[in-house]
Formats: sequence, structure tokens, C-alpha cells
Amino acid sequence: MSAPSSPAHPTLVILGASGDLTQRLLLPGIGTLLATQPERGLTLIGVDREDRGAEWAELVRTRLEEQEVPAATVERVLADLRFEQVDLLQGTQLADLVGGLEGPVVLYFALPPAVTMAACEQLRGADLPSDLRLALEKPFAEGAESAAEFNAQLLQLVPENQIFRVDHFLGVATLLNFIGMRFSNRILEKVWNAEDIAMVEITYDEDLALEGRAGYYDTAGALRDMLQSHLLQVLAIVAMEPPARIDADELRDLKAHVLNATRLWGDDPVVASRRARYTAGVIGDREVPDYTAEEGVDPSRGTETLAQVVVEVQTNRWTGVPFVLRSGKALGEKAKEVRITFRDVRHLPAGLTGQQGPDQLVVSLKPGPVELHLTMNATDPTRIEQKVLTTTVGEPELLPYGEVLAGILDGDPLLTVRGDNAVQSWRIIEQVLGAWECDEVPLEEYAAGSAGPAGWDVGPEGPARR
Ligand SMILES: O=C1O[C@H](COP(=O)(O)O)[C@@H](O)[C@H](O)[C@H]1O
Repeated sequence: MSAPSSPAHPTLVILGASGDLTQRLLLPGIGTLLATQPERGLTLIGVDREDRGAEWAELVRTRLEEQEVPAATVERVLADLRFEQVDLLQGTQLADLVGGLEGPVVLYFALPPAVTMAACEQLRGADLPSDLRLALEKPFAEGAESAAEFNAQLLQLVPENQIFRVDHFLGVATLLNFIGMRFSNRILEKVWNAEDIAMVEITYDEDLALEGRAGYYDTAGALRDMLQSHLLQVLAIVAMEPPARIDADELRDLKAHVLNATRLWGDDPVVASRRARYTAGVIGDREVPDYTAEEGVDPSRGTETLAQVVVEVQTNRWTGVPFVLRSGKALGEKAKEVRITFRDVRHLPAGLTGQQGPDQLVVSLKPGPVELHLTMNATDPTRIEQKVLTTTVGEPELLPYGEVLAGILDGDPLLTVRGDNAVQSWRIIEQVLGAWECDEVPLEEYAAGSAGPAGWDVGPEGPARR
């Protein structure tokens, strides 16, 4: 499967133009892209159910200027800019709009999954441009079965290499850096297995709370919002077999191999998962209300704001190693990292004193330069001390959304998710969702600004049994 040739001047149609995602992430991402590549051709069309045409031009201008896009480029984009008031779910309005466009067209669904699926249904049988690309925000569909059905539905519109399931974590420079680092260092590749690694923790703890996103988040929760998509993609990259080359098919095949082999720890959602919700607290100088008191939250839903799931990648390389996926909101510490804990040496020479700790490699996951920390034991002269070697790599010019959008506009699916990967990710967490719905796992509480509930620690033997 090869990517369509690079377009000279694609049209990007953003469905959900006045939504939070467009304002907060897509337009700034486009801004960084145009700031670094001001000659890049791009026609932008905003689409919304309401008539927001007047605000659209202002919004685009502001977001591009915030990213320091050169004035001439801003004016060029604005001169071409369009806004269309379209009810995506009514008759042929969307198909008529798309059918009238020329050249490479990217339809970006910045919409909730149910609306995206219904809007795609409206395109069935329509006369669509041959180089139509569909960019779909996460969460992709609503479960493994619905993801498989949605994949089939999409394939009736365009081939797989024109479907871009967006996961902006794949645009975080860390992930490509991670692949590069792991496979270009013999000292890492030799120890990248269950023999030498005791545990892998993939953590994305945020100090942000709900930030006015109840409409989406209260129906998603941390498990669907972060683990089903982003953190499982990170896991697939950390655990993958060595690629022969860096290209979309190769990496997606290798990610599929990992995800297909991934199971809940002990095959038991009650053992493998934890969930909790924040109560009122203070983060820095911000007072955060109880989650259930946030505007738009329905307390009866029992939405979790912190989720932890332990999985095992059941392959020869990884069986026996807990992979701990955890993400939450309103936490006191921002921990955004992949932490690899190595096993202890088999024998420590007698005569050495002090506390030997495990070697650890920590790679930051946050946007921006990648930080690497390697914790090792050193001795002075026979007393063991743990030392941390730190370095920073890269200064990404693009925001993660800019990185992902560049690939979509150029027709390269490398930094997006293939259909089978999305189905597998749902399959991995569905057992957890089921157990939570039946209240088999208690919804714990933690104060905003704290480190989360106690007792969630996982060791090399896996999570403690309840
Ligand atoms: O997709 C999402 O990601 C963000 C975290 O990513 P970041 O790049 O903004 O740090 C998360 O806050 C949000 O809830 C989730 O939908």
C-alpha cells in the first residue's frame, strides 16, 4: 500500500469548525505547519451546523498569527478561506459540498464518533473526488464491533490508505525518536525483552482538570479518552519487533502484531484495572471543584477521571512483563513518560554496600524536546549510589497536530492509526469497560492536586490481587 503522491494544494474541510478541538488543537497545528512551511498550498473550509461564518475568518487569523505564520501566508489563506453552513445529517448536503471540490480533499471529522459515523453514512453512494481523504478524530467508533463495522463502512467510500484515524500522540516527536533510539543502540536492543526488563509504565498524568469539556469527557472518561487510543499506541511502539524500515505499512504491521498479542493482566479486569474520580482540591494556586460539581457533568454516570490498566504482551519477547497504562486528570504531579525498569543483576559482588536500585530508562512523552533519563548504579568506591544521566533531544518545530496534519495533507498515513489497530485497541479494553459497568471494580476517589489513590502500585509481579 503506497501513499498517494504529495498534493500541491489540498483542500482541508474541517467538520466541526467552531468546536473546541478545531480552536484549541487543529488551527494551532496548522499554524505551526504554515509557520515552518509558509509556501505550503492549503485551502481551508470550515463547516458547521450553525452559521459561524463571521467568526470563522477571525478565528483562523488569530490562531495563525499566534503561531507566527508570516503575514503574507495568513492573507493568502484568508483570501481562499470559506465557511459552509451544513447539516451533516440532512440528505445530501455534505455529499454536495464534497462532490463540488477539486484536487486532493481532506474531510476532517472533528466531531463525536456517533456524528462522524452518521455523517459518513450520508456519503455512501455519492460521487466523491478520487483523492478524497477521511481524517477521523479519536475515539474511533464506540467499541470493537462498532469499529470493525465503521472500518467496513469507510472502505466503501475510500481505500484504507486514504483513511487517517487521528491519534495526535503519534505526532509527538517522542515516538519517532523512541523508535530511532531503541533500534539504533545495540545496548538497548540486546536488553529489550522480558529477560532483562521487569516492568514498563506508560503514564500520562495531567494537572489539567475538566477545562469545560464535560460534553465530551463525561461520556468518555479517562479509559476511552486516553488509554484506548493514545497509550495503547505508545505501548505498541515500545513493544514492537524491529522494523526493517520506517514506513507506514511496516510500523502498522508491527503495531498490529503487538496489539493482537496484548491481554489484560491475568485475563481479569478486576485484577488488571483501577478507576477513580477527583474530588475538590487545590492544584498550585487553582481551586478545583469536585468533578461532579463541574458544569455539564452528570454524576450518575460515574465517569472516571483516572484509569489504570495493566496488560501483558503475550509474545516470546514480553510474556511476564507488566505494562502499566495510567492516565488521569487534576493530579498534583505532571508525569508524562514511558518508564522502563530493568531487572536487578543476578549477583551483586560481596563487599559492595548501599542500596542497589533498579536501572531505569525514562523517556518523556510530553510535546516538545524529548527528555531521556537513565538511572544507573555507580559506586564510590564500593558504596552504591544511584546516578541519573540526562539528555534532551530535538526541538520540534511542529505541534503534534501539525505533524499529524502534515502527513494527512501529504497523503502519508505513517502517523495515523490503521483500521485493525483501532479494533484491537477496543478489544483490549472492552472487558474493563464491561467490569466497570457492572461495578466489579470500585470507583475510588482522590483529591484534586494529590497523587491519586493509594494502593495502585504495581511491581514486576503485576498488580496486587484485591
Ligand atoms: O486527546 C487528548 O489528549 C490530551 C493530552 O494530550 P496533550 O497533547 O494535550 O498533552 C488530553 O488532555 C485530552 O483529555 C485528550 O482528549
